[in-house]
Amino acid sequence: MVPRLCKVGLFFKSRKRFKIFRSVSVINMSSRTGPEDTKKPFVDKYFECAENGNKEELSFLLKSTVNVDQRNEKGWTALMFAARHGQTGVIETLLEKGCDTNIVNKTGQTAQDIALFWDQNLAAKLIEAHMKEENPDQQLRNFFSLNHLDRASEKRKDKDWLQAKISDETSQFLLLSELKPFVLPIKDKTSKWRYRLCWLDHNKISSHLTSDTVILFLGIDHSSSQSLFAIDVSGKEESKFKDLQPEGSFMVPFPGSLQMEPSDAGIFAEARSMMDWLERYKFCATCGSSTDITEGGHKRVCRNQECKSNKGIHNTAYPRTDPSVIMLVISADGKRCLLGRKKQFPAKMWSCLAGFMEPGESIEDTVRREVEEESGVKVGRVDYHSSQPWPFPASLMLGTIAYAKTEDIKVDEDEMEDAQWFRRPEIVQMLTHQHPQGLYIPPEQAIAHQIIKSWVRNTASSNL
Ligand SMILES: NC(=O)C1=CN([C@@H]2O[C@H](COP(=O)(O)OP(=O)(O)OC[C@H]3O[C@@H](n4cnc5c(N)ncnc54)[C@H](OP(=O)(O)O)[C@@H]3O)[C@@H](O)[C@H]2O)C=CC1
Ligand SMILES: [Mg+2]
Ligand SMILES: [Mg+2]
Ligand SMILES: [Mg+2]
Ligand SMILES: [Zn+2]
Repeated sequence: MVPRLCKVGLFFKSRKRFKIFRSVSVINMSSRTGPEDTKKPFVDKYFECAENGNKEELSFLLKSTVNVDQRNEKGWTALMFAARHGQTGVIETLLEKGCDTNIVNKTGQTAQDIALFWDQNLAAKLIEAHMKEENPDQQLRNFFSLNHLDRASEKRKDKDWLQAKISDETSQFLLLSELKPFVLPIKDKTSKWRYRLCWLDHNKISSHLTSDTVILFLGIDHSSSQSLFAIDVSGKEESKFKDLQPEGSFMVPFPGSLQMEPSDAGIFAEARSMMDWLERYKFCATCGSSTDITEGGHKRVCRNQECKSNKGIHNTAYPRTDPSVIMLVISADGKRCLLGRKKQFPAKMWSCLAGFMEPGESIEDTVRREVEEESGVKVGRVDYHSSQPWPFPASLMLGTIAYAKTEDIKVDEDEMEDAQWFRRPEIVQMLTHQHPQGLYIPPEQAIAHQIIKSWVRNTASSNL
């Protein structure tokens, strides 16, 4: 029997969750269909239909050949053409087909920006209403942060409740081997995601459970009333688990997890960071004694009754989260932004500067310190943007936009290969993979991409 969660995940629950993510997603996920040139006449026709309001033919093309988010050489999508020309019927059709409203063209405008620019107010309102429906809080939700589970932090303290849930036949288990999640391929070719988590029920995994298997309670999925767990199967022969699900495989998490369906990636972020902590922090950091795992894996308790860690807030045995800042530094004239290359980056990739917070620092001060350390540039005002759990191993990225007070760059050669100011048109080329030297920024799943895209979008009509 296919585990219930797998089925439901694809067709119902994850559809809703997938849509939430789409409201923050951007550009450049290439379609997985045939070669571009053979499709060109159809694509041209598709854009023409969007412009002229030919809903019927557009729907037909979408069914047969064309990807809804197909872009032309200027980065325009069908939604943008329809927005430009106020074709509300086409806009409705495209929105129904799940088009991405947040794609930016090569001048950094979304379809909504285009509608407003050309006074297509009805079109702009339609797109805005759709975006609000998908994301009512109007909050940017970064990849790895779409974990919808109820962590039930009160319930997980109850050992009997937990034990009952572990043996419950509806509960679902995710296998992790050396922190690699057991995943299934997504076969739907129209999906931009390639993997989803493979959930197995208790009957299937019970023979793999021993008294020392680490079982981590992930939370309750209220849409299916199932409790979800992760179990550590490290050290066991990975191929044995193929018997449980022949299409399953253990996926190397980076960069594989960036191709995971976003709500599953959120659950994976919790599972990976927690399992890594449980594996690496076996002994009490205060007195060195052994510890016991409690609260479904969310706490360790020192076995030494006298240990200070057992006394209130001195507890050193809670899971670790390392806050890190990540910032797009804008020049004093507002025309350029500062990007850097760490030595480990792939060739031609540039990103925001980033760094770990130190104890006793505010977010703003960490931004100022790290920017000055890495680039020599002094920063004044710092504005918060959004956050992102980054489970490699347990960072919490705090995204900001920072405003420079100085320009001269002096690169920290220990950490960085280079840091440079870039003008907006070049950033747009890097964002849309059109840079003449092939320079590019991290993919949309990284908060760095989202911060850079926000600046490009917010400066779209400022002629920089
Ligand atoms: N999601 C995104 O878009 C991006 C995420 N990141 C993430 O941001 C985080 C921080 O960026 P990074 O530039 O590496 O940080 P830093 O600029 O602070 O420098 C990295 C150095 O800090 C030291 N370090 C490691 N862990 C900690 C810690 N917990 N507290 C304090 N210092 C530490 C290490 O030194 P030593 O080796 O000497 O121990 C490491 O080499 C990383 O986890 C990185 O993966 C970065 C860019 C983009
Ligand atoms: Mg750094
Ligand atoms: Mg640094
Ligand atoms: Mg640092
Ligand atoms: Zn102790």
